[in-house]
Amino acid sequence: MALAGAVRCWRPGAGPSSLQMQALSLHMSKTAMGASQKDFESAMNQVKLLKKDPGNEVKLKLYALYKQTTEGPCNTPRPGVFDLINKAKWDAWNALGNLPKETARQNYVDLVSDLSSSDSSSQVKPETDRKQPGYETLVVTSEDSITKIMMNRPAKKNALTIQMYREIMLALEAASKDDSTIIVLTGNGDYYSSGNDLMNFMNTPPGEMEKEAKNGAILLRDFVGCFIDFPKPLVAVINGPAVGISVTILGLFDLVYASDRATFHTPFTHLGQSPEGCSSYTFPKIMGQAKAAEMLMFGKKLTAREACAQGLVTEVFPDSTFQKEVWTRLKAYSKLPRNALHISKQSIRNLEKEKLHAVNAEENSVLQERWLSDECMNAVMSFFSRKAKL
Ligand SMILES: CCCCC/C=C/CC(=O)SCCNC(=O)CCNC(=O)[C@H](O)C(C)(C)COP(=O)(O)OP(=O)(O)OC[C@H]1O[C@@H](n2cnc3c(N)ncnc32)[C@H](O)[C@@H]1OP(=O)(O)O
Repeated sequence: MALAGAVRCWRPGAGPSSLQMQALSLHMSKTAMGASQKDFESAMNQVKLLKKDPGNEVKLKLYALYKQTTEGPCNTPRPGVFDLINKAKWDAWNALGNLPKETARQNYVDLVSDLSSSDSSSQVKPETDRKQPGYETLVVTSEDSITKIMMNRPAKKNALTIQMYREIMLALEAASKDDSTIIVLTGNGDYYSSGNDLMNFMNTPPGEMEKEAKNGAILLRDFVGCFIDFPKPLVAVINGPAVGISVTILGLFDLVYASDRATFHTPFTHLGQSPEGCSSYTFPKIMGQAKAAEMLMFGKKLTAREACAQGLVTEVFPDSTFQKEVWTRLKAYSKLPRNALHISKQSIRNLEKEKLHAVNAEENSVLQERWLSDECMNAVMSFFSRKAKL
């Protein structure tokens, strides 16, 4: 039945305000009256083919216009207060007043035509077409209310260069203001990320080590600060092994989904360094003192299942179905009421924010010293000379 098509997927929800209905009437009075009965029937069929749910407000408009076209002005009794759905429908129809049937028919046809064109333009485009411009080291895309930030240096295992830290901060800043509900960080290729690019320590001219260490600590403070302050749900989609800072900041995410191929490695002592990303605080809280020490002090590498058992990872998926399962889950979550989700995130985080910033500052001041140590220099040199791989 046409009506069923017009209001398919109908659920109770906010009906249109009287202002919106007035605007609709105004639009309708401006519309030329040329649609035939055949155009109307074809529009009714088109509604059934829409791929994207147009939302309750539009469905109410369609319903009202359909009723006005087929039955004329509303003259049935108003449904009772508890019959929410029928009351909203009645209100929408009644708001059309004495609008002539021909005008209602024309407006129905115009509305369906607008919906059909936006429906076809909203169909899934290849990722390259949806890529946001302005990033060299990331691929940033937005779809289904999810902004995905993908580290894109697969040949170097997504090791984080200075430019990448900066671009991730920019992408997070933009995502905090866009209309997305959920933000995802993931990696391109076989690794999630091999952590800090050890070349970041190699390009310093002699005599400028202290200055560079200070600049590095400031950059790191700001980078980790962005994760502490990020206002929306943040999800890590760990597609493969993760090392160093890409692991430590996971304690600041809301969900961590991992492929069963992923591993989690924080070899700070081996590198003459110390924990960052607030992990000196979040890891003992998440997994207990003993397990945190094993990772952060002794560099124990965890499998995805071990990390899940210790609370660092939310859920592990088989690698063969990882992307499909995770994205299905995230698309469902992205339909949750956006404001409620963001408020919950902020309530949880606000309790800890001050503490996390203090931990971040302390960790960075220790690291700034560590980067100048012989232990750290030797470990970095040794990585590049391939004398000792971790
Ligand atoms: C602003 C400063 C902030 C600082 C914040 C501090 C953070 C702390 C950390 O993150 S500590 C962790 C640092 N990361 C590492 O120590 C990992 C080093 N890499 C490895 O151990 C290995 O590369 C591997 C185990 C990740 C992968 O080994 P595999 O044998 O599979 O692959 P390759 O070693 O051949 O790697 C392919 C190319 O990628 C380069 N590369 C990988 N990771 C890094 C890295 N972290 N830094 C620099 N370069 C990296 C590697 O050199 C190869 O390059 P090539 O093809 O040119 O040889």
